[in-house]
Amino acid sequence: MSALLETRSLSKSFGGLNVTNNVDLAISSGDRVALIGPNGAGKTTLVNLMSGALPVSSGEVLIGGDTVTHMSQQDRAHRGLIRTFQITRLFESMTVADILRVAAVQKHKAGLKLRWGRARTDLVERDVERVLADIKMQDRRDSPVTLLAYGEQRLVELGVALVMQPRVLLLDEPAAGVPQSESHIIMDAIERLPSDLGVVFIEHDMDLVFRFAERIVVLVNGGVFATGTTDEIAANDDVRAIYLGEADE
Ligand SMILES: Nc1ncnc2c1ncn2[C@@H]1O[C@H](COP(=O)(O)OP(=O)(O)OP(=O)(O)O)[C@@H](O)[C@H]1O
Repeated sequence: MSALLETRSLSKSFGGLNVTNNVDLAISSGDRVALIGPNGAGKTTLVNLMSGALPVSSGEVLIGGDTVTHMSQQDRAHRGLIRTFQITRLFESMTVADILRVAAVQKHKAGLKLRWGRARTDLVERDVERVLADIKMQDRRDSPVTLLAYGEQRLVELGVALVMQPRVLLLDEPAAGVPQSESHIIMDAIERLPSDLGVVFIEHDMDLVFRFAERIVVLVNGGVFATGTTDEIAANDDVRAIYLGEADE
């Protein structure tokens, strides 16, 4: 069976700087993969190349075995590859339910044109309710996002991604900036994600990596330096020297 998401010899350079070097990755249904590496290793760039936010210099990106290397982010999203985005200022005065509603209207754009009245509303509201339950924010549905704790705001971002019913979810530091006292809000929600979803997340916090990941990919200088289970990576002296050693400084 084809991997849900695959990269083949993926490379990216900015001018003379090689930021992604021949990266081969395969993400399958149910995978929980942490992308780690020192600052500037190319983690965000790799996620941007996979999601289509950046054009590749060479190599391929495939979703479900189909090449999507030159497809837009939107087209990749329709194929089930979703990454989270920070909620922009534009949305700040909106309520949690409104934000999810906007995402659901986007998702059903084509379908909504064919429906009227109640059927149209139902389609959107079903998604809103499903996601409010997924992120356990039913009691916050009418809260303006600005009034939420930062951890909850990041949870709404996850909710927006879940509206799309992704098959692969790319999370760039889902708990970044979230006070430690609130980080469980995010991690609990991530642990409740559908078991068949493939999840790739960039994370600097090793406690979160080892709690949540089943597989770790270590990037150094844009290339895959090591890949393995959490136990294998924890026991890898080269990784410790290059990455974990540095993180301990
Ligand atoms: N648009 C760009 N133009 C030029 N160089 C860039 C651009 N985006 C990223 N880089 C460079 O590419 C390298 C990798 O950056 P990237 O943000 O992907 O790393 P990262 O592993 O996500 O880092 P961090 O952990 O600090 O977020 C860095 O040296 C960065 O300066």
